Amino acid sequence: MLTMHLNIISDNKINKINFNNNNKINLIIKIQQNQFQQQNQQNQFNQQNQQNQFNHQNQQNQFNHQNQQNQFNHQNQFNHQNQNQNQFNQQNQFQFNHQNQQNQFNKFNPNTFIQNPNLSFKRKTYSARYYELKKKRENLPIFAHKEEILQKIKENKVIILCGETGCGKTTQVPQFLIDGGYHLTGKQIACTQPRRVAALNVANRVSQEMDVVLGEEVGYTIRFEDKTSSKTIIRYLTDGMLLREAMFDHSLSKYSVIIIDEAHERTLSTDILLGLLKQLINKRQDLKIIIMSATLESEKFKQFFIDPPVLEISGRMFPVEILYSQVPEEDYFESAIRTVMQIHIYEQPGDILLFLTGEEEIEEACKRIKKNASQLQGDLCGKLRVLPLYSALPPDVQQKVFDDPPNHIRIQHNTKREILSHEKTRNLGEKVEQKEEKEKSNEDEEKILYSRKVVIATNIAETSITIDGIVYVVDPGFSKQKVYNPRNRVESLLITPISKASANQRTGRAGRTKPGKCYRIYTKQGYEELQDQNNPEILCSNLSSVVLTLLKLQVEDLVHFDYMDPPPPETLMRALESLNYLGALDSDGKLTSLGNLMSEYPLDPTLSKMVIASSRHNCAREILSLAAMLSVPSPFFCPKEKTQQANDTHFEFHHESGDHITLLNIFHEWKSRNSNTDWAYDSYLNFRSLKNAENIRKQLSDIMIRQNFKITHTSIHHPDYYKNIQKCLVEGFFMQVAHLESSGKYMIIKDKQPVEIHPSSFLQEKPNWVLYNEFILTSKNYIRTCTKIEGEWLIEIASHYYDLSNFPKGSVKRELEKLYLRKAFRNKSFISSNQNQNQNQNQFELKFREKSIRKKRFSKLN
Ligand SMILES: Nc1ncnc2c1ncn2[C@@H]1O[C@H](COP(=O)(O)OP(=O)(O)OP(=O)(O)O)[C@@H](O)[C@H]1O
Repeated sequence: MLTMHLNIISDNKINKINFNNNNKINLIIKIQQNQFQQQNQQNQFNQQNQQNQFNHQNQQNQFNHQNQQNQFNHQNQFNHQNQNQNQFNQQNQFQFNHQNQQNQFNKFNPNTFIQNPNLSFKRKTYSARYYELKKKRENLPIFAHKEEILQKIKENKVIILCGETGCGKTTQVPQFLIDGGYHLTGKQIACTQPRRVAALNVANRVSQEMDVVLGEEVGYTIRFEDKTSSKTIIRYLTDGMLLREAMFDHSLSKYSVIIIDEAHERTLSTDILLGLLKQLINKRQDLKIIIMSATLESEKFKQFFIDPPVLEISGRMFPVEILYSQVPEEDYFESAIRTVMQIHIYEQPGDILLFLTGEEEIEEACKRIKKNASQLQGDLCGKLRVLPLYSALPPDVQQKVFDDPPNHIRIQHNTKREILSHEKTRNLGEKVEQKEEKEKSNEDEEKILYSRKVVIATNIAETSITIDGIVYVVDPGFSKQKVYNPRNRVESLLITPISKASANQRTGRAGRTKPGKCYRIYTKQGYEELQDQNNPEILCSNLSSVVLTLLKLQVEDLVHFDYMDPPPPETLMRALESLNYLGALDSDGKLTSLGNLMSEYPLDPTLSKMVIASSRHNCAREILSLAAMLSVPSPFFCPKEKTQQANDTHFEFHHESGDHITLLNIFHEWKSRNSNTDWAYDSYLNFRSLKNAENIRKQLSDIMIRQNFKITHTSIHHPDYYKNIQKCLVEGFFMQVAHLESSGKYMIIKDKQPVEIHPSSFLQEKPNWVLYNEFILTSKNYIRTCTKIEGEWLIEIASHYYDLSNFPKGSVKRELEKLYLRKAFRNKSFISSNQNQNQNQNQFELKFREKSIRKKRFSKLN
């Protein structure tokens, strides 16, 4: 058992943390005093957030009851912010004047780059679409600043670019850099995005603007998908992928310019990249860095990068009117649905984007809106296409939100088009009556019915993306945010109010291709009370993967790494401790050979440890499939109208040990059907998830083979076939195990947290020991994707973690004592000998691999 001591010597601002694992581990880290203070703040923050969540949930439950009764009777009153329009006009006026002056001084010709053959990316002929898009590009506010941007980047290693949402930063700046010749040295321009959907969407748009095939000159790289080629000069990629590239090429030598877009999001990967890039610009004289966002805390970034120039670009493409609720809404979900329906019935043409917090809320909203719309359709308004957008959806389903909107106008004769203003709006029921009355009195005139799409998204649609046709944004002001409790290692997502930066990004999804309106389902005062910026993810995440990445990047002094916001020491220590238990770090906190191998997998350390161990457990074939299945969105697909049929079909794949082998059964069945799409469809399985898993499996198996691990397997008829797989799961997940108490409830081992098995589990019984993949904190604590294991395997595989000398007292300890005794009796050996087993096992892993390398060499020689 690891113990730790934290000594604070405030005078010289040096702290010491000693990890002590029976004298084996002695890791000393110096940390600064302010980090310790920050930890306390963080703990407070976590506690507060948890508290808020429970309050919120309780309120939510109450409101759900109330609102079900009052649906459509409740009034949505919006406070028209017409002054916004005026402000916009003034601002725009100012901007245009500014632009004109700029143009005069610079004598800027937007076609310069086309005329300069050396610096241009030029084709012989361009399509009509190219010219159409070129016109649009030239009208973007950023276009007038092209020369200025190129000049500033020429003169400086780092620049910060702040410009209104939609002004053209993401799509245009990389193209400006091509015109500036930054690709001519054979290097590429990288533009990072916090989200996959944005990287893909923007790359697609820019390839159209440059009139090239996506994946050739312009491409994208997201986890497990690389759509680039040797021709690529502009690469959009997730920040996580750039970080992975840095692991293998520390100086990111293939890039001449690296753009960190949407830097305000402060994702974990962005923060680490910022620290790395700050080091890198001193090593690489030719490297340029651009930090971009519409809603950036520029002062903080300025200080971090030691005073780079900040370019501010005002003006967005089209105005967006912001409307606030006049009184605080009791239930944002109900209000959001009501607002969408009101827009559909009463507003001018244009599609709607509604932000909700997660998959469940979104699916529920889709169902409700579809139902409401079906009751209205026909005589009141046109068709409404409802589309969900959240990260667990397969990419092709996500892409549907970008499809052209449905035919917008359907004209129905004998009735008159009617649009009521918001001032007249009291409640939907009243409006419908009013409208029907007017329709009757105008029977001879024609009525125009507007069809539209409504996209219901999480905050994955908040930044970077442009969904053509979106005119109305509905923002209830909440999102799910990560919270990490290092004490019990639980990372959870809590529904919390968004920041002002997020609210402004959401507003900015309208006004991109036409003027728009943003309905904020909170008061103006509510907006003022929001915190300015998002919490940096590094302060509220499990850092195991990051620590592994940093060590692989040869950043050994994790504490003194140049973080924009240093992570809480307790979180850092927990990450080090977990990695040490997994065998990835030695007692000095250095990367072991095993850790080095683990870091090469684009997986969480628990999964990579499991994959590596699979070779020794004779189940690599199966574990590769399983790791792939655990890396994709759930394959289960349950159409609302056929839930029972779908559940029955899914049950046919179930295995009595639980969810992991059930997933494996599905994958095997899919492969035995030659990856048949119809079969997946008929089995209510998500074809895309399975296809992605296939692709991911191939990539993981390539890494395993490259690392000289044998892709072992056991015959399905062998009695140990399932046992091997279950034991191998324990290799990675031994810290994620729950025990069945005599009370009939499960308790997480060591942390003593009561949990329940998620209702979606295929486990039919209540085994004594359950290993889980995920901990979900909602109104209850759930563990999801669970498998039955034997207690003996825990002490056999992870005796270093289940070391009783440091184990908390209780029923688990008593059970484990019995198991150790039984084992000692069987082996006629002492318990203490097990304590070295973990290290022996890691040694064994490496010897196993070396043996395999030697064998290969030997066979080559022969
Ligand atoms: N897929 C698309 N379809 C239609 N127009 C698009 C598309 N992508 C971009 N545009 C147009 O290009 C403009 C600039 O988009 P871009 O993403 O470069 O802006 P941005 O300044 O990076 O915005 P944000 O800060 O929101 O990321 C948009 O306002 C829109 O007019």
